[in-house]
Amino acid sequence: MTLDTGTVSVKHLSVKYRRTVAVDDLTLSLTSGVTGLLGPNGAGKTTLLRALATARLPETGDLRVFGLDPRQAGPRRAIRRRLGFLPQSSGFHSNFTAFEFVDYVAILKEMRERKQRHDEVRRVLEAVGLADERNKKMKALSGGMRQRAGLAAALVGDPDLLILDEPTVGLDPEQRMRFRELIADLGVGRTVLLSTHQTEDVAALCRRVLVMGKGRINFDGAPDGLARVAEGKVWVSSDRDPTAVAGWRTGLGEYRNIGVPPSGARLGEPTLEDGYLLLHDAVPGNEASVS
Ligand SMILES: Nc1ncnc2c1ncn2[C@@H]1O[C@H](COP(=O)(O)OP(=O)(O)OP(=O)(O)O)[C@@H](O)[C@H]1O
Repeated sequence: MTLDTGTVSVKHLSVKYRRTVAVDDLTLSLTSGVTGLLGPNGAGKTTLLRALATARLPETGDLRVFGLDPRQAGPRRAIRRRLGFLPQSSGFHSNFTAFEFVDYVAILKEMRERKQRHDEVRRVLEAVGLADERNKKMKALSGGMRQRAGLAAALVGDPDLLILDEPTVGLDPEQRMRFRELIADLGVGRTVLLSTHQTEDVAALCRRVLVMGKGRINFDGAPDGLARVAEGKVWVSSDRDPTAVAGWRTGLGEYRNIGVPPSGARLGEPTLEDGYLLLHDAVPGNEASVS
């Protein structure tokens, strides 16, 4: 089934931890393809992802996944069968082998028939390139391999919706590249929501990017639209410019500044990261950037 319209629909969703409002009156819909979710620490990304993954039920507002309401037990089970979730830190039994770990998740997904389940476990381990490591204990795997085992677990049952919370954190560039390839393939015909601090991952993978801050969505659009937020606000100088919101010396020995450029400044090409940084640094005159 192709899910091009509204795999996830969120209306006025709020999630609180005592007095902390982690998700604040958020409205959003997700369709197929890879959507990136950026935001500073504490913005509410993990809380939103956990709500979408039905790990935390919404208290205020409405959430529909595949048109179903996760607050009801029957529909919640139906959602979970078609959902893959890679949490920020997947709790796993370190004495489990990679195979046992993924098999355990398959059991939780109610795949009861053993032979069929084991075939599925082998399929997903192969998909993430862990077939040869399947009998190694989780504690003996490298961080990158463990992340891949987590992704394999999320892929059990070929879910229509994949929710990935910082899947590339701690990976070396080569591993990140492999993860990117995998996620790009997974985004074809599926809805993938990818939370990350890596703006390069978003630029490489996503056709849509959401930027979250203080429980709200501050930007929702194409990655190049986020880069355009910094249009005319990046400049190059030979010395550090004290008026810049941020500025750093590049490998070429020049300073790259972002903020409000002085008149006559030599403007530079903005990147998605520049747009993201400006969105959060409340540069005067930057209000137009908020969608
Ligand atoms: N279990 C919890 N109990 C109380 N407060 C929490 C809990 N989990 C998160 N919070 C608070 O909710 C807010 C949002 O946190 P959340 O983990 O969703 O942000 P995040 O964007 O995922 O951050 P990070 O990028 O650091 O992972 C923060 O203020 C955080 O302190």
